Amino acid sequence: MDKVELEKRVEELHKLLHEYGYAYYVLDQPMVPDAVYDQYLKELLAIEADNPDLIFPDSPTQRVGGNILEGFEKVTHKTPMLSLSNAFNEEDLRDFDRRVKAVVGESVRYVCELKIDGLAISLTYENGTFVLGSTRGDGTTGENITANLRTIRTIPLRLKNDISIEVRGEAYMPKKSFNKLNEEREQKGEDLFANPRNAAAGSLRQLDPKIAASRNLSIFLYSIGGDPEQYGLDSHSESLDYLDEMGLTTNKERRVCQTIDEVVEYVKEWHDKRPNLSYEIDGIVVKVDRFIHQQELGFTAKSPRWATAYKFPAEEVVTRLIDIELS
Ligand SMILES: NC(=O)c1cnc(OC2CCCC2)nc1N
Repeated sequence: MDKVELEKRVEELHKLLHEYGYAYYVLDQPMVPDAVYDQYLKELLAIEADNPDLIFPDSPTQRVGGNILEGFEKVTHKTPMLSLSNAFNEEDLRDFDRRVKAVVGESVRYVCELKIDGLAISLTYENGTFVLGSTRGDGTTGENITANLRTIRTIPLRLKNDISIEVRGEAYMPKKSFNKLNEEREQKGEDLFANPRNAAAGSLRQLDPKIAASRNLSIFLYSIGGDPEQYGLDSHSESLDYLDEMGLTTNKERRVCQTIDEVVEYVKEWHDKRPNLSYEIDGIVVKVDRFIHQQELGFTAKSPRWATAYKFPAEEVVTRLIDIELS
């Protein structure tokens, strides 16, 4: 093939492999057998080996970088990554609802989301390509962990549309991966991770992307950084649907609630269903849905007045002690 035909073939292979990767990792619905995916990947690797000028950052072959980093650069977030106020019981939720209604009136609508117990991160895409990933850090300055985030298969290297956007979410380690990792570490006499959140944070702080790639991390995205209205979105629930359309992964258990009673219902439901989830959550995030209402409510020094986090008590851990008592 001549150069032009090669470029066309590379573009075709990118498109195919991104589509198959999305179906496999994000939708959990493989479109082709693994052997077919591997064959296309091998073809792309061969073309890239003979034509290094055809290796692009969003190529599916560039997920796991080669070199080990010296350290992490600092990244200043364009808009601060805020923390959440807490609610500990139903009364706190109803107080939150009263405070919100005092400002925006009775027509307020909420979005409830599972509060993923992981590491808050930010992803920046320019013209559809993933260019920068960072930790929340202190909310203003985080660490550049792009190389490690690229290894997370549910983070697309290229969006469905060539938009420039910054999105925020939670990187996490599924419970199964956490248990398997600790079993392996116990075999090797290494220290164990206390919980999946620490394991995810420890994995993303590795300087060698190959280690992060081996930890089976995933991600749920839950907000757009900067001004979401620039994408013609009027509410938080719309923005989450928009992220889905762009090929980004959001958590599908979210629910729009018309009243605080429905919010309380959702909290009770997920308090009971929490042990069946394949990942850890430490509560429920309740957000005012319409952006005009969020703007009217504004922020305190460190967190939005239009959101709160209902915290679940720490999940009961069945310890060996109980086993001994029962035996
Ligand atoms: N851990 C979570 O799952 C989570 C955390 N934070 C937020 O929203 C914050 C972000 C900006 C103001 C509200 N949503 C979430 N789902």
